[in-house]
Amino acid sequence: MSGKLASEYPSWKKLQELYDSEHSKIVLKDLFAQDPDRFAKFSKEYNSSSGPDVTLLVDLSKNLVTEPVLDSLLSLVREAQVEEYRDKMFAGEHINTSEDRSVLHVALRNFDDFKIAEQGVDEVASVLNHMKEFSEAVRSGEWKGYTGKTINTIVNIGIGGSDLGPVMVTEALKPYSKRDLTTHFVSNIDGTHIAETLRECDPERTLFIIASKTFTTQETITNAETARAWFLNVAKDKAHVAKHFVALSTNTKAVTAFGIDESNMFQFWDWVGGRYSLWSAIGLSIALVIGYDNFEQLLKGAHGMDKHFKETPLENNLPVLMAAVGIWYNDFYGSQTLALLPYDQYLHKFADYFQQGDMESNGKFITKNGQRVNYQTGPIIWGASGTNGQHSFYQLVHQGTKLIPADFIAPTTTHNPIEHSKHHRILLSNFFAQPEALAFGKTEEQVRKELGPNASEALIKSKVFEGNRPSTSIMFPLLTPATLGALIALYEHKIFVQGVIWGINSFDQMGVELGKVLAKNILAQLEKPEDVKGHDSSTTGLIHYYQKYRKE
Ligand SMILES: O=P(O)(O)OC[C@H]1O[C@H](O)[C@H](O)[C@@H](O)[C@@H]1O
Repeated sequence: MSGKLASEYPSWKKLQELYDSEHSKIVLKDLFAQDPDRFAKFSKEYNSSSGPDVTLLVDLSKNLVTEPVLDSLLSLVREAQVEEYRDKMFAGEHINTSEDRSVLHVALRNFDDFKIAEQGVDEVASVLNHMKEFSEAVRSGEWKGYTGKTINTIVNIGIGGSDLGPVMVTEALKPYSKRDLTTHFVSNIDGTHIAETLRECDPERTLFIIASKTFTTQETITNAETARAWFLNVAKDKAHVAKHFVALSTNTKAVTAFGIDESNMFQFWDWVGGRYSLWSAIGLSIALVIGYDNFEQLLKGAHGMDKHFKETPLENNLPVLMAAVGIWYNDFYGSQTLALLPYDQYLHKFADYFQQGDMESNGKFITKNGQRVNYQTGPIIWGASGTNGQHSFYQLVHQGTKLIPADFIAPTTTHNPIEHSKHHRILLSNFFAQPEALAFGKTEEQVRKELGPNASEALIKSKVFEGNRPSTSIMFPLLTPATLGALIALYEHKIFVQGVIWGINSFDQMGVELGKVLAKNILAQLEKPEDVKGHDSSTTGLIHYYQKYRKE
């Protein structure tokens, strides 16, 4: 990030020229026909160089890129000084400039490898130790509720980064979970969420984890107060709260004011961004569900990817390559979205998780220098797992009018090999077929031949697949904790690279503030119609409607 707009880099201009002159010639069918080595050239295998063995195959060959395009994209990465900024991040420099903070989720999974000088980094190991002791005590039954019974249910109360990571990971790693420990995640302020959850809980056997970096988030504090009141309604004595409520936060003062003992608080630091916090104390619910050792594997898998990102030349650097390809579509092809399509039921929350990870990081129109960008920044992230999407939105991906780059993700081996992996073979045959269909389509001649001479022209046309729709395929042997860690870190660093190229601050989230402020103001006006002041006629009309028809 050189202080420039991305569009001012020479290679941006070169890319625009390449797009203008070449894009109509970038046809996957032809590129594959011309070059039998295309897969070998454009796919990369990642093998972890430290920690647990992780291997990932990232196949970029079905993307609309040629070697000259990729070269220019990598020049852009160099001109934007991505490597310098990456090193600044790892060194603990305050690259989150608007909040004057370092960005050190990599320090949470470092295990003494990189030397990082920042306050709090030397406390990471002791918090992990606290998480280990606590999770083992709960899992073994040593930790007892106020009536001496063991814990059989945990309820994580948090939202955004204090919810989505733990939800996604505990779902993804279900095969490693303690099946007799029921887990709930309550996030929404809608009272239905906490009410429905509490209906399934026994106050004598439930542990509430109040997860909030700031410990001021309205949803989380309100839900936590409701949970505490529900608990005390039965337990009566406030002293019992200590056995059933723990907090994950950076804000000791607010945690103790809430009534949670400091010894039941798991600390983290302001250099951990909410959407990058599952590796921190925010991961306590993960450690409880899959066990601390598996949680540590998750961290180590991510650390392996950190090393890859930090040490691998750009040409082979997976987060860099994925980021570069994404820039090509987003900024030159004008595509608006990126679909994340894991062919693994356990990853069914993956797209939800990276909706925050990517969109809250890179959904910004102002550069770090305060200039408005004159290009597109972060893509809209969406997706669904397995073949479900095929029966829903793939029609548009195949034959719609929009270009939708997609990442297909799948394990070679399933955790559930029913009937000698019959299901998994069917699943994977779809995983292989969809990118093939997207890339190569079906021509009019093929359709004509298939339908015979009596078919109408309209029917023939409707069955044509233009093809040339790009995708990346990512495969790995099995969704283990370490593999998942590496996969998440891969996307985190992709987001980082794109943010640096666009010149934006990927680590603040100013865009979520305005709505919060307005809601607070409106909350104070909801009682009486005459209090509703200072709004446009639409907002006023809506509030008046509410006031007319509400029951309580
Ligand atoms: O962890 P908390 O401080 O409660 O914050 C929870 C979430 O709320 C905010 O609105 C931010 O946009 C998110 O980045 C954050 O993850």
